[in-house]
Amino acid sequence: MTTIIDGKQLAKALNAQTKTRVAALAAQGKVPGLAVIIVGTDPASELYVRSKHRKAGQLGINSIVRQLPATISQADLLAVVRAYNVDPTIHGILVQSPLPNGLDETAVINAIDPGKDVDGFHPVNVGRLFKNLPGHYPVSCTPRGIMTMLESLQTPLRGKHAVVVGRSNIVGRPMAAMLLNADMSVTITHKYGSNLRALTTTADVLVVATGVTHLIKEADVKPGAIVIDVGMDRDADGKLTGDVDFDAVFDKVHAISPVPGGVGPMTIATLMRQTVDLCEWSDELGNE
Ligand SMILES: NC(=O)C1=CN([C@@H]2O[C@H](COP(=O)(O)OP(=O)(O)OC[C@H]3O[C@@H](n4cnc5c(N)ncnc54)[C@H](OP(=O)(O)O)[C@@H]3O)[C@@H](O)[C@H]2O)C=CC1
Ligand SMILES: Nc1nc(=O)c2c([nH]1)NC[C@@H]1CN(c3ccc(C(=O)N[C@@H](CCC(=O)O)C(=O)O)cc3)C=[N+]21
Repeated sequence: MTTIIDGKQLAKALNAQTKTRVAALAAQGKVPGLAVIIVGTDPASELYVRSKHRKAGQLGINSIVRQLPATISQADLLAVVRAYNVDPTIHGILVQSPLPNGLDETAVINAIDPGKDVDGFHPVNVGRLFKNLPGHYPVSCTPRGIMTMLESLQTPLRGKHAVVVGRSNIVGRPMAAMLLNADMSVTITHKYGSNLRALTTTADVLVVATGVTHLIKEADVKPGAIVIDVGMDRDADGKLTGDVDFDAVFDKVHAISPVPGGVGPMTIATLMRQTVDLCEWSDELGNE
């Protein structure tokens, strides 16, 4: 029997824990604060930002959405980030990606205080993750949420082989680091990787984050594999689907995450969790 990894259900459970932690902080007079900066009016980005804002409100997190015009200068955008860096009511700062053309996303991320980097995109936090340093620091929410999904299966990961398809800074690279830190052997592949199937069919855990609709078919998976689909794609009818042909691989695998209802809700729940983490850590991280 194949297990469907129900991201919606797992997100609900995680959000309930986060809500309890927010209540405990409230008893100490602390309210976690999240600043979401969105530049321009990309409809998909607006949708994601709205759902983050709604979820934060439900959990008692103080979320501020700062929508800025696509014509904003780099200097003015950096000034907005720096103002949140020194705002004691804000514990997490997120700059929705992608930024409109002409703005330097790397410079904006570098300007975020690493102690408020709720997305875990700052090079200091990326470096900590890749070095597997102990201690408190934020990491990318999508792969962190995926680790929670994998843990829910209670299948030992140590010594198994993971294949990550995609090497973006948001998903593929930090995912590979987290799987490596979980003592897996990890292969990362991408657009230039030849013979994708030869790699993916050796994966005990297969994470696919490419944005290519149904890139992974039945012949691309190892029998009994755990498959995580990060893709947020549109099929020919405009319906939301993933990078994995869910119906085709379903019977062959041990467990698989659906789209929608898989990684997406866990990304948002993990963002909420990490905002509360940063609030709890703010004394030690020097943000108060
Ligand atoms: N559910 C969620 O929470 C999230 C979902 N997403 C979704 O996940 C998908 C990936 O996102 P993201 O990582 O940001 O995307 P990017 O476009 O930044 O990266 C895509 C990666 O896939 C690789 N790739 C593209 N085509 C192929 C191919 N044919 N074979 C193998 N590798 C390929 C690219 O290779 P190369 O580097 O060589 O170009 C690149 O590394 C998208 O659908 C996005 O919408 C993203 C973030 C969060
Ligand atoms: N700085 C930054 N941080 C991000 O975390 C970030 C980003 N930029 N840019 C874009 C990607 C994408 N992303 C998603 C979050 C939730 C869903 C989600 O909730 N998806 C629902 C469905 C939503 C729908 O129906 O359209 C689901 O999969 O069930 C999807 C994608 C975060 N991202």
